[in-house]
Amino acid sequence: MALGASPAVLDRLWSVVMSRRNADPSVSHSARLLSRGTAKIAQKFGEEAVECLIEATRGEREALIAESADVLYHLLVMWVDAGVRSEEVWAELQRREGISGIAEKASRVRQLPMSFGLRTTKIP
Ligand SMILES: N=c1c2ncn([C@@H]3O[C@H](COP(=O)(O)OP(=O)(O)OP(=O)(O)O)[C@@H](O)[C@H]3O)c2ncn1[C@@H]1O[C@H](COP(=O)(O)O)[C@@H](O)[C@H]1O
Repeated sequence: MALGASPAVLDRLWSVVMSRRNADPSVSHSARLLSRGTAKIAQKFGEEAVECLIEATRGEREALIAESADVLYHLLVMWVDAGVRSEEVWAELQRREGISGIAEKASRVRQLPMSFGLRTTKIP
């Protein structure tokens, strides 16, 4: 692993992918992917996510690291396609800091359709 590597690489990568929006698809993989549209971008993200979970379940640590990088790259392409800035996701993660996932889930409620009399109830 490169010494000094930090998550700041994600912001740099997001900026690079942003800069590729109007680049030549024959020289930039990001430009090629972005030119193929949202459905293809989402499909590629899904494929990479599945490859990642396969390596996780196989216990292949090095392959999991490589596949995780693929997932993050394709996630960033999906954000750029959707007009989402990386800092907006960091802000959402920061907002959740210190909120227990268990407590958040317990407080979650779901609105049922009209046929259920508009009751607000928690789905188990
Ligand atoms: N991190 C990545 C990265 N990870 C994976 N990939 C590419 O993603 C592609 C995945 O290959 P696949 O065969 O699965 O996908 P595909 O070629 O679309 O094939 P199909 O599914 O359509 O058949 C490969 O070409 C990988 O090289 C990446 N391409 C680029 N980056 C980063 O993005 C930056 C900008 O890249 P360009 O946009 O190519 O300049 C680079 O400097 C890197 O930092």
